[in-house]
Amino acid sequence: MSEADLEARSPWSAYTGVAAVRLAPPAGPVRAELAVPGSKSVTNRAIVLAGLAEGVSELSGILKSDDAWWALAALRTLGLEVEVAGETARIRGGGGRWPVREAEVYVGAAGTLGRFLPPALAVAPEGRWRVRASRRMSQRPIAPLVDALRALGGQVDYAGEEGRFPLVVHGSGLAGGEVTIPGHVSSQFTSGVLLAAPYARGPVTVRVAGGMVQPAYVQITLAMMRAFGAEAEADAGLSAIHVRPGRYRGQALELEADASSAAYFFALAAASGGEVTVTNIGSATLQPDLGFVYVLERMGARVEVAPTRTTVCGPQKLRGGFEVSLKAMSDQTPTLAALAVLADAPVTITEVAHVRHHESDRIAVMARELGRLGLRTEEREDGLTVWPGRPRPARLDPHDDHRIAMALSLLALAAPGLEIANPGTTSKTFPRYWDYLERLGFHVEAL
Ligand SMILES: O=C(O)C1=C[C@@H](OP(=O)(O)O)[C@@H](O)[C@H](O)C1
Ligand SMILES: C=C(OP(=O)(O)O)C(=O)O
Repeated sequence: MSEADLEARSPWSAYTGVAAVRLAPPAGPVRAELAVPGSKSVTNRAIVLAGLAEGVSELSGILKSDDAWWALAALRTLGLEVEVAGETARIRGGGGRWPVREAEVYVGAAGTLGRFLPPALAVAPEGRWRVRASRRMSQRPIAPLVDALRALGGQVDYAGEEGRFPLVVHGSGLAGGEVTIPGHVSSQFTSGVLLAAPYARGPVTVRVAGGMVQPAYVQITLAMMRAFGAEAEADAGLSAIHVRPGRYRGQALELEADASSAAYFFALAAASGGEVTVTNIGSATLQPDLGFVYVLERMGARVEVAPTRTTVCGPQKLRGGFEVSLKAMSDQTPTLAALAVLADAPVTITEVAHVRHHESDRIAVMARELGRLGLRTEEREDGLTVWPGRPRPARLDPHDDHRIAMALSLLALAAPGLEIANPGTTSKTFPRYWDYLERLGFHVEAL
């Protein structure tokens, strides 16, 4: 079993110290109406924006998970006043400066924070910070972000290995100008530069090279920047994005629920012939993973999407026999790979090469773990094919990747007794995931 990086866990983690969970499915189809926790992407953008803003922001409906904890902890380390009461965070922004001018800041395993914080530090007029990350985050790509900040006049150094965390970021301001950022590895480099861009001395133009994976996340960035008062324009294809100099102002915002977390429950409804309504996410969101319900529709599910509410009703048997690009919603790659096992024909997922750089190499790990269940897969550079089969119960290793753990758990529907090691790994975005499964009628035994 892979070792969990426990340093990246936070006071908002759950199931830490539990070696594995043994899962038994409910006796019948999964039927439920539930609300899911706040969006990781929206929460961590809101926290960084509130930190950069002038005045107080009140963010309600925050996600309380490791990724969000480390974002709030970073602001505290940098000297900002941060109070959390229930699911509301109150943050007094630094207005583009950070009161603590020298510190080590830890970003945990959060790709969002790891890619959004360095630009927010680089735009400050003074300071010097060492930015350190989890073991896995220190293997994930960061060079395109560092290159972009340097091109805009920022001063960022590698404290150790070239192209990896830890970084040393100097607060020396960004001049502004034009920069080209590769989009095929991660959309987060572009989002990170954009979030800080209003604080550059001159206008910033970001051009994206090589096509953008998951472009909806950049649209979320632009929408949230505007909500905090920035002026930003982009063409629909995001080939050129212009940001004017300006200042964010503190906001009172109600944050969205997490579409990626909701997808596991839609998948359970689809695979068990049940019905699940998630009462706090729908077509009003820009999060791409809500679109996963249309993949389920293709597999035979009936789907109803209202602005803030979504229902999925499963068919008797899931339909496979198709190929689908998940480039726009690649966090659902493990989910679909797991569901394919329960379909009536193979499913091929394409255009997700970049998920090899996520919390684990998600293509290789899904192929390996499904293989351990005795299932047939074929791995390609940019995706995989999964054949239907009868999974035999085994203890699976999520490789310290929250989405692999949650996706593999779906297979308990067909393999009672299935065990997922290191269940606390879901704490990155969904600490209470296993409690939700229990509410849906699963028996979850902590081992
Ligand atoms: O900006 C964001 O909030 C995210 C962007 C995506 O990352 P990549 O563009 O790196 O694939 C996505 O996978 C991640 O979960 C959240
Ligand atoms: C890729 C993911 O996270 P991160 O924000 O760390 O990139 C994810 O949540 O699936």
